[in-house]
Amino acid sequence: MKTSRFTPMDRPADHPAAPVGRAAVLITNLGTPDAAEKGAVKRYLAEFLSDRRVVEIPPIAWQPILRGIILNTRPAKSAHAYAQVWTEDGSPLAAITRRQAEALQARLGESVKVDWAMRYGNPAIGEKVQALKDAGYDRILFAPLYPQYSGATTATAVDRLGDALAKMRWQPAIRTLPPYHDDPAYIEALAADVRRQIASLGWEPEVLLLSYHGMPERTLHLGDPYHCQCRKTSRLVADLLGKTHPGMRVEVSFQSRFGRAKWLEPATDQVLESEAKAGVKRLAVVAPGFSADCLETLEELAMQGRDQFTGAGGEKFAALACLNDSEPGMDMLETLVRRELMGWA
Ligand SMILES: C=CC1=C(C)c2cc3[nH]c(cc4nc(cc5[nH]c(cc1n2)c(C)c5CCC(=O)O)C(CCC(=O)O)=C4C)c(C)c3C=C
Ligand SMILES: [Fe+2]
Ligand SMILES: [Fe+2]
Repeated sequence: MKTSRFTPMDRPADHPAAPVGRAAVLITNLGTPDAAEKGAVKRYLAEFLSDRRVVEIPPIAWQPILRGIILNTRPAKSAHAYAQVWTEDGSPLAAITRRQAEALQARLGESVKVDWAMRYGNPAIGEKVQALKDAGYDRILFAPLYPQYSGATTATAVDRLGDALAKMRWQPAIRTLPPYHDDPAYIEALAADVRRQIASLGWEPEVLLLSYHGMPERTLHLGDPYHCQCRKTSRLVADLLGKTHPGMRVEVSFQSRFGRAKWLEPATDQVLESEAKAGVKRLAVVAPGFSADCLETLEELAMQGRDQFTGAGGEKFAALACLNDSEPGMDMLETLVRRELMGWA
């Protein structure tokens, strides 16, 4: 274990059981239902879509729509989609996040504890932060695994951490992992993993589509950096891939539109269709903004995306895997995390 700055002698006499100082890493992702069935999906969506960072409509106007319409219609449809990607280990997002935590723990060794949590659903951020504190970890590196910052991703995860800290008299010290959309470790991991996956396809894509989760366009005008960070990631990845795949055109799109407002464009489904209609026969799609495969990549991109592309005349389609717990993905995560932990060395 890492040697502590605190020794038993430093403990106040009235805190005989006060813990010894140690560092932990808590990786987090969005969250997912506990089961691929209507009730569990409804509970998850109620929490997720009540977050004012996600739906920026005043609750007095939004909650009647959410409770009266969306939570009565969407859970059944979404549960059906989840059932198509569910695994023996449960939801892919949770299973992969757990594997990332285990792989990171193996790489960092005993000196640092690694755990994982979710912003919505289980395991909850508050529970994990409290458990780490109770176990004596007094420095926590909080790492939301979103390469691109947005209010609806990184900020709301940090808000949740703040809620947990607000309940503590004696708080752990905190660092948060900054967004890493242009970090060479991330860009190089993406390029390496895309090259490896393309090499195993047996065919060369004419177009590589980089599909990011969408956001209401209004958030861009309000100053959310998400859109610009997605664009920058894309430019940097395209520059690297251009060196080895000069004939492959790289395009960008935004998926998973929700609600009636205008979302970031172009929309992934429309690009898949228009590329096929314009005569592109071979296309691969990858989702650089997702650190782990999930409903949005496995069902929406890999299944619906294939139908959209081939239905419009495309012939060969591949949805590439996210970085997940692959070697390039874990090399990147280890680099990002070690850099932050250095501040506590
Ligand atoms: C990676 C970044 C994400 C952003 C940005 C984001 C914004 C965002 N999402 C919704 C609504 C839904 N998203 C849903 C699933 C979902 N979203 C992300 C990530 C981002 N969302 C992930 C990783 C997932 C998959 C979760 C899983 O369990 O696998 C869903 C639920 C599924 C469904 O019913 O379609 C909704 C709803 C909004 C409104 C939003 C913008 C602010
Ligand atoms: Fe989402
Ligand atoms: Fe932008």
